[in-house]
This record gives sequence, structure tokens and C-alpha cells, in this order.
Amino acid sequence: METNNKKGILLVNLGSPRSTDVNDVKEYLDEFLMDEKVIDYRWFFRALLVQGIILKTRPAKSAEAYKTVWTDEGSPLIVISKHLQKRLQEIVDVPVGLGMRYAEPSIKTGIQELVDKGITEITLFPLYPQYAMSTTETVIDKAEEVRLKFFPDIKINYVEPFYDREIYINALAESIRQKLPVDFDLLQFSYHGVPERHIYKTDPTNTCNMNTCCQKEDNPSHKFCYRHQCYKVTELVCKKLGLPKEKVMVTFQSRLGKDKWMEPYTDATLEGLGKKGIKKLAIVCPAFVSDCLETLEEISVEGKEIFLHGGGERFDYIPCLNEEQSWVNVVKTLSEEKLNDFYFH
Ligand SMILES: C=CC1=C(C)c2cc3[nH]c(cc4nc(cc5[nH]c(cc1n2)c(C)c5CCC(=O)O)C(CCC(=O)O)=C4C)c(C)c3C=C
Ligand SMILES: [Fe+2]
Ligand SMILES: [Fe+2]
Repeated sequence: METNNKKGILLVNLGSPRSTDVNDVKEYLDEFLMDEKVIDYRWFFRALLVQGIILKTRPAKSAEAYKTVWTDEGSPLIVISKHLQKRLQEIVDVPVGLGMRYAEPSIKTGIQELVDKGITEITLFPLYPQYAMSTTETVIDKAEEVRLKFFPDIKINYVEPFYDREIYINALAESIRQKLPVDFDLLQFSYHGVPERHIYKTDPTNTCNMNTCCQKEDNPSHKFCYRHQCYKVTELVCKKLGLPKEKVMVTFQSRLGKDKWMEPYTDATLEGLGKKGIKKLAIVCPAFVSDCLETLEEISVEGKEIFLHGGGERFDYIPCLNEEQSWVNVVKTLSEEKLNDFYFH
């Protein structure tokens, strides 16, 4: 069915500071951590924790970390997202925009650029394989806020979390297969963590108990259970690669603050592996589709140091999908499914 509406795709990623200057990092962390879907305390307590404590010391420390991964073109996350946008634009016949949940280019900027090209129907692609309140949900909230305030006449639909889609699993498994050393003792899947509270909060069925349920085949909470979706990616990829359970482990990284986050923690695990006889480790981070501070610094540099210090001998970091052709094809397929959905509403 033909319509007069013009369609476009908006890729949305997390975002990075404008530069490695401490003030820019502070501004970015302020916007990020004052998001009520990230630090989900009531405003007063969130402000007390973020502005009263975290922002006093973290910006300087994070700025130093960003300096170690920054490129001539800018933050790896932004640079890779721009490359993905360009590669996708080469193979689809609708305009492709780019926006970030925090800092620039913002979601508003991304929508404005598409609107300036006459676009009235946007398929927004949150670049997160798994659902989380602090990622997928806050992107949708922000996009809806911006749409209602500035672009009430356009329509937006959203690509859903794609953690169990076969095309994605095939692309990820093949990418890992190509980079995995022949000889390794363990393949560690390190996912970005979230506080356990977030998992309970976003479970409309109240059935996730953070223990056995997340790895069960069926549980009504799975649609909103980030933990389940991380285990599912691991299970499906390992099945594709024919990896036995003994050679695989799931851990969660990047925790912040004193809350209880999902366990096991990546750093504590890395520390103990050497003593358990794991000498050759490969590690992959499938919560991220683009390499960023959390993979290039926290895992590839800090994680490696922790592992070697604990008695490990060889550490191979397996990069994210970034701009691999198979991944660009996944983004195309999932976007086009949603673009076609507009015809049926
Ligand atoms: C991939 C999914 C992500 C989830 C889930 C997530 C949750 C989450 N993150 C923080 C705090 C921080 N995260 C930071 C960096 C960062 N986080 C993600 C992704 C997820 N976060 C990415 C892609 C990045 C890298 C950004 C980049 O510019 O490269 C940071 C900033 C860096 C630092 O100071 O360490 C913080 C802080 C919380 C609190 C949270 C869930 C509640
Ligand atoms: Fe669960
Ligand atoms: Fe994060």
C-alpha cells in the first residue's frame, strides 16, 4: 500500500561527553545519572547522591579514563555509531539519522534532521539488544517527550529488543567465531550490570526472583527481564558455536554505588580465574553493540590487568559488532520490519 508519508530511520545510542574535559564529562554524567530511569531514587535523594557525592569526584576520574580511549574523530561510541549510520544509509532507501540519549547529537537533533528532509514517520532503533529500564525504556520516554513537545505531527515506532532474533544471534556468533582464539580455557560473556532493584521494578508479573527463573525456558517476566535476556543471548550464541557449558561464563560489569547489582561481578570474577586454572581467557561484551569506554577501558585495559595479576596468562578481548557488514544487515532488516508496520496502522 503506497502512502504520501515519508519514512526515515533514527538510530539511538547512549551518548558520550562532548570532550574529555572534566567539565564536559561532568555535564554528561549529570544528565545521565539524573535520569530517573538510571538512578531511580526520588528527585531529592537522586540529587543528593549524584550532585552531592558522585559529581564531586567521578568526572575527573572518568575524564582520565575517556582520554585513554578517545580518538582523533572523538569518542569511540559516537564515531562507531556514525559509521554504522553511514553504512546503513548505503543499503536502505530512506534517510537514516542518529541521536544519543545523553549529550549530542541529541534525540531532538536527530529527529529535527529527519523532519528537515520531510520525514513524517520515524522508525527509532534503540541500539541495545536487551531491554532495560536504564536503556531501552529511557530512550522511548525521551523520544516521546521530544515528539509531543516539538514534533506532535510525526509518528514514531520503535524497534524492539532483539536479543533472541536469529539474524542477530547469527551475526554475533559468527563475529565471535572469527575472533575466538583456537586455544582458550574460558569464554566470558560480560554484560553491563544494573541494580537488582531495576529488574524487580520492571517486572509487571512479579515472578522474577533473580535466581532460577531467569534461566528457565519460559517465565512471564522474561519480556522485561534484562538478566534473562543476557543469559538467552549467551545460550543461543553458545549453541550456534557448539561451545560446551564448562567453557562459558556470564558476569556483569560497570556497577556504580552501594546498591546490590546483578552478580557475579566481572571484576571479582576476573581476579579469581587464574587460581581456578583458567589461564587463557577470551571475553566478549554483548550488551554493547559499539565499543565504548566500558569495553575499551574497563574490560580491555583494567580487566586484562586484573586477570593477569590474578595468575592469568593470555587475555583476548573480542570487539563489539561495531560496523561489521552482518550487523549492518541486521539493523537494516529489523528497521525495515518496523518501517513496514506503519502501513498497517
Ligand atoms: C549496554 C547497556 C547499559 C546499561 C544497562 C547501563 C546501565 C547503567 N549505567 C550506569 C552508569 C554509567 N554507565 C556509563 C557508561 C556507559 N554505559 C553504557 C551502557 C549501559 N549502561 C555505555 C555504552 C557506556 C559508555 C559510554 C561512552 O561514552 O563510552 C557511565 C559513564 C562512564 C563512567 O563514569 O564510568 C556511567 C556512570 C548506571 C548507573 C546504569 C544502570 C542503573
Ligand atoms: Fe528474571
Ligand atoms: Fe552504563
